[in-house]
Parts: sequence; C-alpha cells; structure tokens
Amino acid sequence: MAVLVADDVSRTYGETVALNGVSLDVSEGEIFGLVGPNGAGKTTPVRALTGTTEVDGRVELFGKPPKSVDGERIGLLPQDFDPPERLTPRELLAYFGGLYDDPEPTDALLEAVGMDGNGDTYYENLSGGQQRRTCVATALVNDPDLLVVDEPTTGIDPAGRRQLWQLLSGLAADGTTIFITTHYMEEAEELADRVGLLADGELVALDTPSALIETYGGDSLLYVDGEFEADISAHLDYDCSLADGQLTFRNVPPTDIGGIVTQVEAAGTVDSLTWTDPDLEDVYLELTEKSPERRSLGVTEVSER
Ligand SMILES: Nc1ncnc2c1ncn2[C@@H]1O[C@H](COP(=O)(O)OP(=O)(O)OP(=O)(O)O)[C@@H](O)[C@H]1O
Repeated sequence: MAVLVADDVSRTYGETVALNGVSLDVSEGEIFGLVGPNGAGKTTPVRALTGTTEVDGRVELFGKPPKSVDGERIGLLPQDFDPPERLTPRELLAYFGGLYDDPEPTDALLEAVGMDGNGDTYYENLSGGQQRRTCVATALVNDPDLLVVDEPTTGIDPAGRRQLWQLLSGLAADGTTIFITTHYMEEAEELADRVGLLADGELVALDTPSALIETYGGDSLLYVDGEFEADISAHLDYDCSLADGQLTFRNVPPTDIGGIVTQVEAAGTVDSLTWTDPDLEDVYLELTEKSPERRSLGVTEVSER
C-alpha cells in the first residue's frame, strides 16, 4: 500500500503557481527524492504532506488526510527549522522527545547523526553543519513510520552527508518511508529509490535514478588529448570530433578504449584520456534548463542537446 499519495495537487500563492497538478505516491520503505531549482515548488508538497498548507487535489498519508494522521507516525524536518539557540542538542532532543509517547534515547540519536561529541554545546555555538545534524535528529526522535525531510543535509560536510545517507538508508531498510527534497543530485542519485523532478511547479520526470539517466542523461564521452593531424578522423574506425587539440568520442563501449588509443597513436600521440558518464545532474540540467513551452512540446530527447 502507498504510504503517501498526492493526486493532482496544485497550489497557487496569488499569481504564483507553486504546484501544478502534481501526482505521485510513495510506498512503504521507499526513499523518494524530490529535486528541482530554487522556487520550483519542492517545499510546497512538504507543507501539503504535513498539513501546514491547504492545496487543491488529494493528499493522503497512511490512507488519511494529513491532519487526521497520528503525529507519532510522522517525523518532519522543515527547511527553515530554527530551534531555540540557548538549548544544547541534548536538551533539544529531550524537549522534542517529551512530545511523544516512546522517544528514542537521546544518546543514540546524537550518535546516529554524528553529534555525540557536541551534545552539550549551545545550539548557537554549533557550526552550521552541526546545527543541521541536530535538526535531523529532532525529526527522528519518535522513530517515525514516515520521515519528511526538506533539504536535510544542506551545510553538512561530505563525510557527514554520507553518514546521514547511511542512517536514512538503514531506516528505510527497516521499513521507514522517506520523502526527501534536496539540491544535491549526488544525494538523490545515491539515496533515492525514485526521484521526481519539479520545474516551475510541474513534475516533469519521475523514475528511478538509473532510468532517468538512461532516458535524459545524454551520452557517455571519451576525451582524448594529444597531438593530432587535422585529418586524424580519417585514420580511425570510430566517429569523433576534433576541437582545440581534443578528440571527443560519444557512447563508445569502455572495452573499445584500448583499440581507440591504439588507432590514435598510429596517427598521432596521446597525452591523456578522460571518460565521463552521464549522471543525475545531467538529467537535472537537461530538464530544468528548458522553458515550460519546450517541455510541454516534449522536447526533452537527448538528440535535442
Ligand atoms: N507563503 C508563500 N507566499 C507566497 N508565495 C510563496 C509562498 N510559499 C512559496 N511561495 C512561492 O511558491 C513557489 C514555490 O516555492 P517553494 O518554497 O515550494 O520552492 P522550493 O522549490 O522549495 O524552493 P527552494 O529550493 O528555493 O527552497 C516560489 O515561487 C515561492 O516564491
């Protein structure tokens, strides 16, 4: 059963269309990532899911409207969560724990988010990343069945971010459903089972990261730098382009790289090779840099790039 359902959800603020007919569902134990540029509308579904803004369309959590769901089942980290500065992480977690029937132990929460060494420092004296880790812990205090986190790792260093990915993956493996918004494409690609891409309030793509990359990510590229004659391509069995002393080969299988180098070296010298595979960032740029008009014409094929 879907834990979370949004069906044809729209929200306008005055003249601004924040969400336009967004439909998605998230299954138990799934991590769903929502990505999109600033102002694309990512926070608006978070508010709709947690019943803090009214929307047109249907939103259900555990088969009920958000406001009817037992708060014990939901963990929320708002984007702009700003706890009292003169509390320590330990005091904050104790405070939030007091709001629930069976809170998680504070020490375990501090350790889970990598804050066990700073549990007694005033919030105002923590670094930005340490503050955000503390905020993540507050969303976990009730061991929620559904965790909704809006840009949870903003400001957290790469190692800390990976630690939180592991934490979230572990929670999902144990059955927690996770809805996460992020600006980090690596985070969405690594963490999310499926990713929805919002642009101008519309969900322009929704699939697994690998399927999105396959559909929209574009070509793998092999760059060969060296000294070549202008007619080098005539000596090669592979299509390529030559610009600024660099040969570019598109979509060659990795197993062909050795053969390409051998052919290029027969007609020039090779200084270096660079290989790039498309990733979710390419998908993001491909889909978000188009105007709404071009997207509505379905102009998203790789060949259009
Ligand atoms: N309370 C509000 N009043 C008026 N406009 C709003 C309000 N909340 C959001 N908006 C507008 O709705 C649109 C979507 O905002 P939203 O916060 O959902 O975007 P976002 O994708 O989360 O952005 P960011 O990545 O910058 O956090 C924006 O144009 C924003 O200005």
